[in-house]
Amino acid sequence: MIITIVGGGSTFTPGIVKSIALRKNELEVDEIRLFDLDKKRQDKVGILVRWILDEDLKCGIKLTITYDAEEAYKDADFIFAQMRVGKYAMRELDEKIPLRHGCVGQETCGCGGLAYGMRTIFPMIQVIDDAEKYAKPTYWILNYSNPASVVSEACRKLRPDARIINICDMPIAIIDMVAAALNIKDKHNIVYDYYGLNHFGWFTGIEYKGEDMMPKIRDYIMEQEILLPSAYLKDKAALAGKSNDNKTNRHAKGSWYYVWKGVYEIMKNFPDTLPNTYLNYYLQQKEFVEHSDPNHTRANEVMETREKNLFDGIDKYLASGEIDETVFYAGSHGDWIADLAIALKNDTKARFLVITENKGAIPNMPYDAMVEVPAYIGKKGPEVIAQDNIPLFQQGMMMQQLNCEKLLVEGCIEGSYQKVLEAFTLNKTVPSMKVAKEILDDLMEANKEYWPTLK
Ligand SMILES: NC(=O)c1ccc[n+]([C@@H]2O[C@H](COP(=O)([O-])OP(=O)(O)OC[C@H]3O[C@@H](n4cnc5c(N)ncnc54)[C@H](O)[C@@H]3O)[C@@H](O)[C@H]2O)c1
Ligand SMILES: O=P(O)(O)OC[C@H]1O[C@H](O[C@H]2[C@H](O)[C@@H](O)[C@@H](O)O[C@@H]2CO)[C@H](O)[C@@H](O)[C@@H]1O
Ligand SMILES: [Mn+2]
Repeated sequence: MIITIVGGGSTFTPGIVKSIALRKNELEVDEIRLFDLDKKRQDKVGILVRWILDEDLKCGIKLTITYDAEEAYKDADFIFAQMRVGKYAMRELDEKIPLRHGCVGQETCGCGGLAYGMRTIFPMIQVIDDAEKYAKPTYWILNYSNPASVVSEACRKLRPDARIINICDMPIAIIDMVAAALNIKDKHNIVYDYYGLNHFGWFTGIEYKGEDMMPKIRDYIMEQEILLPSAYLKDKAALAGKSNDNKTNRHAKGSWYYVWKGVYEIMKNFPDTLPNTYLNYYLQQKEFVEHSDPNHTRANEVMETREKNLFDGIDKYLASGEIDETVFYAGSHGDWIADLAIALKNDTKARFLVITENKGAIPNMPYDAMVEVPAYIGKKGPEVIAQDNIPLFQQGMMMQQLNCEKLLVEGCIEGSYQKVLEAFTLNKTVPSMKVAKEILDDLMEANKEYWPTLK
């Protein structure tokens, strides 16, 4: 069993490797390969990964660090894709350029997400082509490279037979918060219903051991005026983005604070469902621009915390031989990816949310829409759970976003400036076609190394 991690230099790699290694018996994994284009970054992360496998867990899993596609993919069983094309430097521009024009500046939502999508489509197709060429014929690509909605639509269109499952951890992160808020320790007993597009969906039901938890979580959010467990709310100074220390949970400070606060704002108006946090950018676009700092965005926060802590920690290990495990994250993100791989390999039919072609699962959405819905996962892939028609409000929002993303993908493939401009204009975070064009032109200039030529 060989698992290849594409984007081996990612800040998430050490945590994911630890999750895989801790599940070694279920996954029967013999070798983990790291593949990246940035040698310096991956070599550094590789030092920590080697420590995890050889010294921390002493698990006997072989580690290969490579920059060669054939060596990376040869006979691989699983490919975990976590590329950030353009790295944090381009994320910063994705966030700051739209903000300069008064629009939402976000990694995966609005114009920034469209720009990131245009950078990622063809590198992702390359991953599929390399897997087809070198990996075992039964390979599975688990893709969580963002923006997963745009990437998954491009894969559906260009490589419809690829063995790829696109996934996102935001819904499980929200369920983690629900569990912590309601003091539920055994969160695996929570079953939820959900529909949407990626980073654009709604929980319609949350059950714990057969009990409907929606009323409880709604009451909790209305009382606390935020969806964060009360333990996170103790340090008032850290709230509202005032603190950037390493002790406060990252969700209670900086830009994440507004994200969890926004769930309360949305539910005050639309109390029937629990929204994905990313809906903030489409339902409170004005307010999210107002509290953003155009000179210091989430990309800066990440570079100053998660990325810095990781690479400082590795340098410290090299200098002193000491490891501080808090420098890498090994929480639910890695566990969830390992769980999904186990479900595919061992045919467990466990329930996960996946981004998949609709094919009638939501009757009043197009057949070929890439939707995010629950599915049972076995060795043949996802068996999607059919839903009922969705309400007009949600369907209207989803259709606008879906057509925006489809136009972007078509524009990118055809090199059509016109279609990409239509995509930017259609996005709910953009107030007018003039603003859409100004942002598109600035992003096109910033992305000239990455985007296909648009005519
Ligand atoms: N779907 C989800 O819910 C979810 C959750 C967490 C992270 N992510 C995504 O995972 C990715 C990694 O995030 P991060 O913050 O750790 O980023 P990061 O910048 O630390 O790591 C990304 C790595 O990808 C590498 N890379 C870029 N282009 C590549 C290519 N064409 N081939 C191989 N490697 C390439 C970079 O060199 C870098 O080392 C991002 O796309 C992020 O959005 C998704
Ligand atoms: O701003 P970042 O880089 O910290 O996070 C962006 C990602 O946010 C979501 O995933 C989170 C998740 O919500 C959190 O609880 C934990 O598991 O870490 C993840 C990564 O930060 C989102 O689903 C991803 O698509 C984003 O990339
Ligand atoms: Mn996500």
